[in-house]
Amino acid sequence: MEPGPPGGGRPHEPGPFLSGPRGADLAAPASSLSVVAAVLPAGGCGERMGVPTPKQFCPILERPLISYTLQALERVCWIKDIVVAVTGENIEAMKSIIQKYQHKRISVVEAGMTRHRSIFNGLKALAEEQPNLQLSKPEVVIIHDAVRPFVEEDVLLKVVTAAKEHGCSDYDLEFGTECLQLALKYCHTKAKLVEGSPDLWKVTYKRDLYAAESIIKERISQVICIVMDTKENKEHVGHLLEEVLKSELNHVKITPGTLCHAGKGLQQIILEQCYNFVCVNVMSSDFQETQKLLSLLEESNLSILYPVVVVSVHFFDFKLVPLSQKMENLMWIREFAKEVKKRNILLYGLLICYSQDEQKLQESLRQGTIIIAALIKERNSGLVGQLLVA
Ligand SMILES: Nc1ccn([C@@H]2O[C@H](COP(=O)(O)OP(=O)(O)OP(=O)(O)O)[C@@H](O)[C@H]2O)c(=O)n1
Ligand SMILES: O=P(O)(O)OC[C@@H](O)[C@@H](O)[C@@H](O)CO
Repeated sequence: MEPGPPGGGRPHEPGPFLSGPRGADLAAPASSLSVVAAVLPAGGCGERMGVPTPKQFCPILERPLISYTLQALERVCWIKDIVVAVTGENIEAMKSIIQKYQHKRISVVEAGMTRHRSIFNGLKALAEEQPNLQLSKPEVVIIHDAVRPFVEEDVLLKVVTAAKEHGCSDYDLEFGTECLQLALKYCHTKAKLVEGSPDLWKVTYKRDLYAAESIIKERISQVICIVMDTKENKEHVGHLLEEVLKSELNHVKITPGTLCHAGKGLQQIILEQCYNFVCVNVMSSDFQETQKLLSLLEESNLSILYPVVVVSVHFFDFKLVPLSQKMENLMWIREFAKEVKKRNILLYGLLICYSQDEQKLQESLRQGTIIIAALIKERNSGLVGQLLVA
């Protein structure tokens, strides 16, 4: 059994997973709890999924599924220790995942031949003195499948509170899950079935991986930050774009940001875990503004957990500048894109025709918005570095 590495500069709170009630609301009941730990059985082979890699290690947006589940649990500050049970052959891989994604408060133990044996090994680690570890003896242990990545803090809190408060319910033990049956048969312990949410569903078959990916993509696409250079007289096109984005993208929150001091600081927006940036280069003919943004993003470590989309928008007037000339200047995007892709930043270019004709301009903006929405929703790494024309 090994402790996870201390971890460094990753953003602390993964914004998109904060959809359930938490923070102040949950802090009060949680603080009255004594020590709570979690055991994540992750020692299965995923037979029903039918792929060689055990499903908990299958990538979603290039990150292993188990990392999402760890993220969901570690952001709950009142869970003191998280013990993951993996097969002996996967212990090193598990440690690399913990290190790469900077997970905290995680310990790894060896799994058993069955799910229950894996859970038992995790519980044993929490119950016994471990020479290399400082695991606190918990009063309540949450058992959570490593392949259920979307668990919310409120459900966890309900489970823990019920575990402390309720007596044994015959109904729950009769009609509950196999874990409750075991609790009845062997432990004569208190047990209570707590209603979960539909999101708690388990990744079992291959199609579930696609569903999980879609849910994650949807969650991280909700907030878009528009970064603009605003000093020149053409600035209104940036604002027009913002207006069209707002009207075309339902349920999406637009956060305007600038790289200068005005408005909400971009660093603050990055801290708040926005994973989508539209960088409008109005006054600069090349990528100055986009480059500044990319540097900030690279420094921030924002992209450790999710691919960050940056759409570099350039306005031009077909009548004044031939498209070929404009394209030539902008071909550099390919180089930038290749470089930042290594840091999990997906950079795309978008040319919007800046027409004096208001109707044509509106049409280009609408087309541009559709492209931006598709790039953000899909996060297609095959299209990075491409210049799209609206
Ligand atoms: N010996 C085992 C078997 C399963 N599990 C874990 O228990 C959870 C729920 O089990 P299940 O969905 O059945 O996973 P698998 O056993 O991997 O899947 P399958 O039944 O399709 O082989 C998973 O996180 C799985 O890794 C475990 O820790 N140890
Ligand atoms: O029924 P399945 O084999 O898909 O699920 C296995 C476990 O995840 C499940 O039984 C526990 O969560 C309940 O105790």
